[in-house]
Amino acid sequence: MTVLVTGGAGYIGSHAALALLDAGRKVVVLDNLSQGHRWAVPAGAAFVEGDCGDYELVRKLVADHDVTAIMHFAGSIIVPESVVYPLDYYYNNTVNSRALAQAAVDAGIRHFIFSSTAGVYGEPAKTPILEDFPSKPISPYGTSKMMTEKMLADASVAHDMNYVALRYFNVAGADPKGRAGQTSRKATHLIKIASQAATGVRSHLEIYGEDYETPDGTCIRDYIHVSDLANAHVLALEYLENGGESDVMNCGYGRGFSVKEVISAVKEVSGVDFPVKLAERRPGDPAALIAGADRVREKLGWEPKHDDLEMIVRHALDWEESLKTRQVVDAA
Ligand SMILES: NC(=O)c1ccc[n+]([C@@H]2O[C@H](COP(=O)([O-])OP(=O)(O)OC[C@H]3O[C@@H](n4cnc5c(N)ncnc54)[C@H](O)[C@@H]3O)[C@@H](O)[C@H]2O)c1
Ligand SMILES: O=c1ccn([C@@H]2O[C@H](COP(=O)(O)OP(=O)(O)O[C@H]3O[C@H](CO)[C@H](O)[C@H](O)[C@H]3O)[C@@H](O)[C@H]2O)c(=O)[nH]1
Repeated sequence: MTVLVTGGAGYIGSHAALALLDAGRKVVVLDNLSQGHRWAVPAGAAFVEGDCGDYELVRKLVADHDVTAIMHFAGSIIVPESVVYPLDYYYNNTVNSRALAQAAVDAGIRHFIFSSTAGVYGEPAKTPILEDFPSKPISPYGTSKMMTEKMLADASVAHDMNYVALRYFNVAGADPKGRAGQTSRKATHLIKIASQAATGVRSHLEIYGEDYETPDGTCIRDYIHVSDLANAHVLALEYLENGGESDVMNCGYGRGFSVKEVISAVKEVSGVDFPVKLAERRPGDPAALIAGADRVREKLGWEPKHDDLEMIVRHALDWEESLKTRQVVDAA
């Protein structure tokens, strides 16, 4: 009765592995370490270095570790990079997920939880965004995730495997106990970058456009604490094990903050007035993305504990400081 966590050496997967271990589950992490770090895998989890698209490897580790469910975090995650290298993204996110799903079905795995994204909605006509809004991604990244969602939907009808695709909004923060955090070698996320600016890892931060149709002109996003998100995965697993029907669920808090509000919070919490420059809009950034987040609460009984921007920022800053002692250099 072990949970296979692909991508468990990365940011969100390492938090999910911790949440599973905290809930008394056995965990085996499969990660090719293309982005993740071996040290980020929680001590209580088994680790296999390899590719989630390696069918034979997955079959072997499922048998060796008595795996009964899969949480699939492994993937490539940078939206602008996916525009430049679309085929790489379709390979890593879609082709490898197909191989993993095939191995899961062939091995008789009954439950599958997939890391999807608000990026599947593209530029929605309105917010909050509900799960039944059309999937119209505007980047290869979003399309690569949407295709995997569709594969899982079809496979779950044909085979004895139920699934939940969790569509994350903007994931941020770090484990409150300091056991895990974001250590991307190619950080692009706002709170991570602002935390790096506040701790001196970066010289400054750029705001990508302040001429959006929002109250202060900067983009609004629904920032969700990574530990609340990890907990949603544990609840999704229980839901599937109890016979819950396959579904997609938004993961956010249902409220948003602008880029300027986030920067103010990071300056306030850190006490550092780091330099901020105005830059051009980043292509493909919708003005506002806020989750309609009732379904995950109603169906999973999810009750977030960290719905507080200052707390999210505090945990992100604490993690950034701790990385200095680990001597992990990952600034651009
Ligand atoms: N971070 C976000 O804000 C966000 C938002 C929406 C969705 N997601 C999704 O959540 C998942 C995890 O994202 P993250 O932020 O933790 O990213 P991350 O880069 O920190 O973690 C991804 C992990 O997957 C591993 N990996 C990549 N390709 C692999 C492969 N083929 N086989 C085995 N391991 C592989 C990497 O080494 C890394 O450890 C991704 O699928 C991402 O698309 C993330
Ligand atoms: O240095 C920076 C970094 C970001 N931003 C702005 O901050 C906002 C948030 O940007 P992030 O890069 O932190 O996050 P995104 O909203 O672009 O994307 C994230 O959230 C999406 C859903 O909302 C998807 O899940 C996607 O996978 C995930 O990367 C955007 O307006 C962006 O332009 C800046 O102004 N400066």
